[in-house]
Amino acid sequence: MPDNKLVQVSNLGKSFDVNGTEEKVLHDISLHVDRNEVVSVLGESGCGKSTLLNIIGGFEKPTTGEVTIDGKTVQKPSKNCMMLFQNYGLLPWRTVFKNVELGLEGQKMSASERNERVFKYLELVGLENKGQQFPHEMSGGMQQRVAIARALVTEPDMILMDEPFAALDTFNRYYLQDELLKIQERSHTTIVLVTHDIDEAIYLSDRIFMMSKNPGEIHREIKIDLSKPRDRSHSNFQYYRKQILEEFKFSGEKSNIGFHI
Ligand SMILES: Nc1ncnc2c1ncn2[C@@H]1O[C@H](COP(=O)(O)OP(=O)(O)OP(=O)(O)O)[C@@H](O)[C@H]1O
Repeated sequence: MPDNKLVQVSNLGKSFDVNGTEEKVLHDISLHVDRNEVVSVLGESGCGKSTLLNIIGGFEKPTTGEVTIDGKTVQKPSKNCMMLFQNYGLLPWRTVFKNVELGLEGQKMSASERNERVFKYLELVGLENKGQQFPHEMSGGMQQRVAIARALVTEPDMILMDEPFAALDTFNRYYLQDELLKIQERSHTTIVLVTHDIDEAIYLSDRIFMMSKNPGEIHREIKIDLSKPRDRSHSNFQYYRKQILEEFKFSGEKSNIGFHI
């Protein structure tokens, strides 16, 4: 049987030196991600989600353990694994079209191929008529769609997303979540998403890794056995929501500490 595994995280640990004291942020994290999967890392603010994502993406080095993608140890960022940040810095002096095109820099393709590719992904995120605008002329949701188009334009195997929709209002967030699922279905891009939004994790993910804090550890993995697109109001959806809330031992007051529930 072919190995479907794309990412393997093995016994990963990360400590930072804070004013001469070693602070352990991640402890003994092991997980894998299959090709074509959407997985979420869910945990409260400060548990180490971004650090884990940065290590998978090659932006940070682990203190112990390792990450492999396609069997190769991750040493540095790669075009095949794009990172999408919450407030992805679009270049303000470049038009939307030129910002998306930036993802293709260094790739050998003709001007017409390049234009076609950029247009395809602008269309995919619903911005085909906005190519000549500048980022500051757009809403936050639209800017994030530009960033998504820029991440997708290289057609990478995997996208890492660090709370990509956190800054958006509910309408834009739901819209982009649906768009993301459609794009993923078409492109088969593997997605690793970091979020503190429980509904977002259930809506998008095939599996959820739940992280606890101090130090950050994966304390449970939940497989979401629901077909997509999912119905947020269905009792099956609520079943997973309840499980997760119980797992994080949420009481009424604790729910104010950094989770969207
Ligand atoms: N470069 C660094 N140097 C020192 N400490 C760091 C560094 N990067 C992260 N940390 C610390 O590691 C811990 C985890 O941070 P991280 O950003 O990974 O958490 P997070 O779960 O993504 O949080 P949030 O949801 O708020 O973004 C925090 O206590 C943070 O202060």
